[in-house]
Amino acid sequence: MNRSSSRPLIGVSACLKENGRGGWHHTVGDKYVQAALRAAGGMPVLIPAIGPEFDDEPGFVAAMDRLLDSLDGVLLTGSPSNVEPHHYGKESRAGTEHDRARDATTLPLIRHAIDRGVPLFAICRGLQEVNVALGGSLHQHVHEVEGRRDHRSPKSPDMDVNYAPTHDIDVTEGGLLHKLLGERRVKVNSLHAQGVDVLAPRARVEATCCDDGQIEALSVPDAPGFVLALQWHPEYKALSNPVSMKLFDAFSSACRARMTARSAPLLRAAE
Ligand SMILES: N[C@@H](CCC(=O)NCCCC(=O)O)C(=O)O
Repeated sequence: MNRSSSRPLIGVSACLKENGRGGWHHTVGDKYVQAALRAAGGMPVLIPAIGPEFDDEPGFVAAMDRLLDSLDGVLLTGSPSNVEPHHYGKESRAGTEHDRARDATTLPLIRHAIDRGVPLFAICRGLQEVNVALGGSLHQHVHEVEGRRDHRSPKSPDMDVNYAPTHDIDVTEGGLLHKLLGERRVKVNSLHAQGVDVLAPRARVEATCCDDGQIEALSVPDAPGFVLALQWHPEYKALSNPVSMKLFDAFSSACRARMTARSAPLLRAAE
């Protein structure tokens, strides 16, 4: 993969988390930053969870569009928190972890990024956000759904255990993921309690879990730019995982193409 000296700017979605002492932090797992930096060859730019700060919708939309016009790609991260179910007409159980600020940021960001052709690579919670943002819904407890396996990870202190390949996926023949991977069967890790229930109308299934048919990847065929959403975690030790690197290389190429297109007018003006 050619990694020219210039790095595309890749927005990385942050969560808003309470720090246990009454303070709040905008947080991103380092493995996502490292993946944007090393696997995608970009320059990560954290996108804070600021949606609720913008009372007026037009103000937020204008600010968000300025942000998207300055980015070459967006990486939607995973999180232990869950999309608030009122976004898809449901209610959640008491004690379910949510992140209202992240939802208020990523759900409109996804719609605008897709419509503006900004390359979008979504991971775990990120896939769930794409499906909800485009009108789909989620199972909130996949392991309680008839015929579904438990997709949650062991709660080991060893990250290699929690992110170990867990189940095979059946890659949709002829789809984007099949084109990128060149294979129909891959084993992936699994760290999620929630998952796609009703698929968003614009989305296409790119892979399902071989054990139970749970959707594991989706794309948006009518999007003008690259859009790929995965339920598993390709960012975990991505550099040593050939499957992950095929996906990050594709995302990187899409970001690099946008970077070139964005800089072309400036280069012409400088001639
Ligand atoms: N909370 C949702 C999404 C799960 C998810 O993103 N897991 C990853 C958490 C840790 C990490 O960022 O790797 C669900 O449970 O389905």
